[in-house]
Amino acid sequence: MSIIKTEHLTYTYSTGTPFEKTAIDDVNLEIEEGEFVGVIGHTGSGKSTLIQHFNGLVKPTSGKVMIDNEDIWGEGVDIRAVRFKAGLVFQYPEYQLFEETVYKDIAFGPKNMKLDEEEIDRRVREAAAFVGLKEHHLQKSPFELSGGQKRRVAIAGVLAMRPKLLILDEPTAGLDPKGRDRILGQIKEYHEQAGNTVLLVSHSMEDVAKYCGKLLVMNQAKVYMYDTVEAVFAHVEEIRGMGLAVPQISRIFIELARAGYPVPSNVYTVESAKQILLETLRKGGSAHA
Ligand SMILES: Nc1ncnc2c1ncn2[C@@H]1O[C@H](COP(=O)(O)OP(=O)(O)OP(=O)(O)O)[C@@H](O)[C@H]1O
Repeated sequence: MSIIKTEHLTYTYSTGTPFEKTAIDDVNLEIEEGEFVGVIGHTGSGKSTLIQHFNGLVKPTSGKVMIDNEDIWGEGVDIRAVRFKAGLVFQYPEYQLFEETVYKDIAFGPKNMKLDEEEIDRRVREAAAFVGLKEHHLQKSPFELSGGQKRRVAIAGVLAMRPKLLILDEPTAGLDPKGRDRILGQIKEYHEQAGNTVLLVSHSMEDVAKYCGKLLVMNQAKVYMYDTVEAVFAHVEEIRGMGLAVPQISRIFIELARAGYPVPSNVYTVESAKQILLETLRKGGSAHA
């Protein structure tokens, strides 16, 4: 069953000048429930504009957006209910944090869902613990926290609504590799635990290769490709032509496989490359023994 479907989706920013910018151009897309999708593309290709359509933050200039088989701009649809179902974590957590305490910030969504106090409290504590925030963080001002912690609060605020569709716009920008892995690991866990759909906009090909099952490639306001990581990376030259780089480790294995060496072409991380090389060497060793 599809969780996201678009039909001829087009969005044009009117810039207040005679020049208009078509950021999304006639996009027809279908994403199945339960996928973990990486959204990639060069700067300005339309990634943020596209995903902002999926929780109704942006209204199409023309075309349709269906979430969970419902035309979200159809007559009688409550767009707030769509936003509870499709939670969006903004690129800059500051845009999402405005309450005086971390607790209140995380509680904001569940409160709007009109849940009772007990349920709100349960969800706040659960979401905070899930992203690794400690009890003592809850009464702090979100603005006293570090960049990584602010991101955790922003993510917890969305998770507390338990969205079927979790959309994250570069949630790890500016974090060190350890911080990035921690946050992405938690997102992966949310996806696996609940079987929810996750859309992750990222500039890091390493991250999307490591965490996502499918990739949606945006290029000049259009969806250029939507397929498995392996199928997308097989177009290594085209990808490079779009200013995106297939991770080096994957390129080495793709080229070796193409040259006829008995290695898999779907190797995305240094750890798995290491495992494969060790296994190959071990086998080679025993063959000579
Ligand atoms: N508020 C706006 N007004 C006018 N044009 C805009 C606005 N926001 C984005 N654009 C333009 O729309 C196009 C798509 O922008 P968008 O931010 O969706 O791309 P992106 O792929 O997310 O880029 P990035 O990787 O830099 O975040 C770009 O050309 C951008 O300049």
